[in-house]
Amino acid sequence: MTMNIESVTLTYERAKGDPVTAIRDIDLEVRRGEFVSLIGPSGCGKSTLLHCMGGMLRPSSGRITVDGEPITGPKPSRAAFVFQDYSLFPWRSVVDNAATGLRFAGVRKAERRAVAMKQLELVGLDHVAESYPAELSGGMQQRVAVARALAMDPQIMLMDEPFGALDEQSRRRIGIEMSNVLTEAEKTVVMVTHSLDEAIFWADRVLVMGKGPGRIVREFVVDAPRPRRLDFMTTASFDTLRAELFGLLEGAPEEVVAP
Ligand SMILES: Nc1ncnc2c1ncn2[C@@H]1O[C@H](COP(=O)(O)OP(=O)(O)OP(=O)(O)O)[C@@H](O)[C@H]1O
Repeated sequence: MTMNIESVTLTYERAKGDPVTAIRDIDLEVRRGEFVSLIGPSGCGKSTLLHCMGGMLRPSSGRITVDGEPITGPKPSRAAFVFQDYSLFPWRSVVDNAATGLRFAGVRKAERRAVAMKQLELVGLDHVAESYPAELSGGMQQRVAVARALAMDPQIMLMDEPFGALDEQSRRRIGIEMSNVLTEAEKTVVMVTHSLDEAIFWADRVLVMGKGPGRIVREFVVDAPRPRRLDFMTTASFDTLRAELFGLLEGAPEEVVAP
């Protein structure tokens, strides 16, 4: 699977006020099994780009293809989302929540439960399969959302600040666990995050977007095999990259000229 984003521009037309061009002329290729993180200042168009990749928004110009086939709308077997708010159904058990996508896809009950259970095992939550979301911590709920996305076996997973609602320690711990699960499952992932540590730790490539309107201004390769261990965060190469990203974001990325 290769996703190609070619000269994609998206302009929001507004009922009141001028149109807003959120992203302009984005070119990007995402290859099978790759983990790409997307960072940039608030409002630079990260979520917009992710929604275009998922087929939920249609580019105003340019095109997005998967293995040469244009994306014309959302398709669960192609792209699954994990958002910051867990978006679980409170009245459904954990296993039923994990099976939600399969249910909408028309998979029969016994089969979808079996698939969902397998994914819950992967994220370490099979022991709470019959519990309800309210009985779980925020971190556990977000792991259910990851299991639900994995259950669809999508070609690409699109994650928007998936652990942004968690406290720092849980976010790091669960983030590391989940990045390892996704690596073992050989998933192709694009993740938007505001955490530089997360952006580097998870990814093969970190893309930095700048504003005015949103473009990709820099790309960094994280040259370390995955899955990674926590102590990767204490290495000199991690530090150097982090400092560079920090400088770029705390400067004015909109003024950075694309190479
Ligand atoms: N539905 C919409 N209608 C009009 N403008 C929109 C809409 N959604 C987003 N925008 C505008 O498009 C730009 C990009 O928004 P987007 O949410 O993609 O940025 P972001 O980088 O994900 O931001 P954040 O990091 O704060 O979540 C912003 O200027 C925003 O105000």
